[in-house]
Amino acid sequence: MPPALPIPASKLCESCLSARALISRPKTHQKLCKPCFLSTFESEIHATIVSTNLFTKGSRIAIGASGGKDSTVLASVLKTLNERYDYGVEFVLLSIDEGIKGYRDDSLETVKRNAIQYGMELVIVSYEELYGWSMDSVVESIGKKGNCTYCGVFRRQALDRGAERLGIHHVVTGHNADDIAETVLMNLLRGDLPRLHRCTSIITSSTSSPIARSKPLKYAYEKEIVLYALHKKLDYFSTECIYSPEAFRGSARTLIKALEKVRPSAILDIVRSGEAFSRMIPSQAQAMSNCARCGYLTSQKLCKACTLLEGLNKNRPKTIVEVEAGIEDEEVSSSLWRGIEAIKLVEEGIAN
Ligand SMILES: Nc1ncnc2c1ncn2[C@@H]1O[C@H](COP(=O)(O)OP(=O)(O)OP(=O)(O)O)[C@@H](O)[C@H]1O
Repeated sequence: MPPALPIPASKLCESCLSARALISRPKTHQKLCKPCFLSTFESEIHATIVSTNLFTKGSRIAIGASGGKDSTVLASVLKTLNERYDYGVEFVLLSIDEGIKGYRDDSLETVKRNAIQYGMELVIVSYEELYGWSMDSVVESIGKKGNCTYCGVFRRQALDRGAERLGIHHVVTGHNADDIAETVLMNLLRGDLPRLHRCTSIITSSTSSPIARSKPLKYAYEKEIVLYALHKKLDYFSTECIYSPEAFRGSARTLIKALEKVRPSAILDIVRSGEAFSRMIPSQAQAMSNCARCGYLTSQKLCKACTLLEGLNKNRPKTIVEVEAGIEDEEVSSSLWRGIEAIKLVEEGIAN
């Protein structure tokens, strides 16, 4: 066999300087070989975890697992880092079955396989069992408009209830830098400072929930998450939710994507700006009590889920306007549909 030709300097991985670069990092445009990309991606998430003291040795933590790319990458990376750096944490997969036929039932099959692949316990909690309503029946009753609000409120509480059932006080989710940049922009446009504060925090443990939430992928770009999933050949589900139009988030996303084209750091810049604004916002403590109907923590007589359920059960769905004025719960519902687009973009990039 003839000796391999030397790799031209311009094609070398900019990290190891020995292998051929295959990936241009969307975050920095740095050219990397596959092993250097994977280890850089993992190291950055490890740095986020360590610098924010996210995990305590000996704790059990639930991973909000939807079967989508973000939470699948999260589970895979956390397993790798837990073993590599001896975090001493036990991770459990917690899935919420919203009751959406042809979508969530299929993605839950992916999560069941992930549980075996990663050797993690899996617990599934359904809207049907908690609230007596599946999202299919909610949409049948109220139509598609505003359904994300119901789903977001129900999911937040379902994740808390699932974690409580497991005796767990910390849930991690796969929200990424793109999700957070969009939410920052939306909250700035709404002038909603408390939400701006919450969406930029890596961990939110508030009086409104007994369970802490955190986002270890907070600084990871969605395109890099897709690249990581593809190069690691992870088993994930990639179909968008059949009920999520999310027009406002879609517009924020289009704007951010346009900015990212001319300035790759734009996503991270928006997240950092949100953090800087957030530091200037005085924290507001709200008086909390237990929901008169279900006992969940709330600042009102009834919690949001029970208020929505009251409307549904009385066939008076418009009570949603009194509750949230059309604002979806961005902590839990970002952009399932967006993911598909990102996957296509990256796959096209790889094919080309
Ligand atoms: N049905 C669910 N069960 C458990 N966790 C969920 C569920 N849906 C969403 N989550 C959690 O919330 C995060 C953000 O959800 P979102 O709806 O924005 O989906 P996404 O950005 O497409 O993420 P993913 O790719 O993980 O589905 C997910 O990464 C996951 O951790």
